[in-house]
Amino acid sequence: SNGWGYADHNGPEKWCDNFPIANGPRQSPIDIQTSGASYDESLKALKLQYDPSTSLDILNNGHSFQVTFADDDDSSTLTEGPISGKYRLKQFHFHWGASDDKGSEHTVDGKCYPAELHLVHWNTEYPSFGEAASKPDGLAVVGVFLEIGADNPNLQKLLDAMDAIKCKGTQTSFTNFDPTILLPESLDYWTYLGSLTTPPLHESVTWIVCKQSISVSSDQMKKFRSLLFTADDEEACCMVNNYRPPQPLKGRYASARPP
Ligand SMILES: CCN[C@H]1CN(CCOC)S(=O)(=O)c2sc(S(N)(=O)=O)cc21
Ligand SMILES: [Zn+2]
Repeated sequence: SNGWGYADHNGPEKWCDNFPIANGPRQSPIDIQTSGASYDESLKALKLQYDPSTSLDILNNGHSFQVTFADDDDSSTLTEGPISGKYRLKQFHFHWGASDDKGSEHTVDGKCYPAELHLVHWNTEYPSFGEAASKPDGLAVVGVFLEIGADNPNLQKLLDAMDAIKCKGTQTSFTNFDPTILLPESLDYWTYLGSLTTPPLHESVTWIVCKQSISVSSDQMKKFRSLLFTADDEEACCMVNNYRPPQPLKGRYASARPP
């Protein structure tokens, strides 16, 4: 069928056919080898300032579900951390597995998590998100691992909205949501230069992966897996395993702020 996905016929091993950058020098995700990570004195603490009034809607785009934000001013921004300048929040989305033993994109010393949250920001040095998305310093994505534990009440609004976006191409209003509640208490992070983890796989992302995870219960993960990759007029296919596996480091390593 047309278009990329996560099945055998159109999944990560096939993306290079239409997106040759898939075999490029700074592809994501990667396995973060904590022993190889280096301390970088120049790294600052992350500064995330989000305004809940910028959240607009929640969408099933056939690859994941995402919450999209108004980005016509500097209301919701990422500054400091490993980046220079100011980046605006555009959207956040998740990747997850068919079972609790897989689902994250980044891994830590080979450990997978059941899911991974990505908060996507674009460099206001460029006139628009679309312009920034393909520039080497165009995007900054904050990644947060989800770990199986207690029910996470901060996910509840997202889970409740899923009934309205079951099929590809459906969306519903999702206002007054503050993504800050999805962040772990510590914003210590690893950082490295990488790419989008889905086509078009632009090598435009400064990755900022939080060391601390947030919790999600097994029951809550089942709700993620009730979404569909498919539209309502297609044969239903559960939205699971929408993750790209770790890519070759090609001489890269992650950095972290000294303790
Ligand atoms: C399903 C399509 N996903 C991508 C859509 N966009 C890129 C193209 O836009 C012009 S994007 O910048 O919103 C991102 S960030 C992102 S990840 N997993 O690396 O955080 C994937 C995508
Ligand atoms: Zn992602």
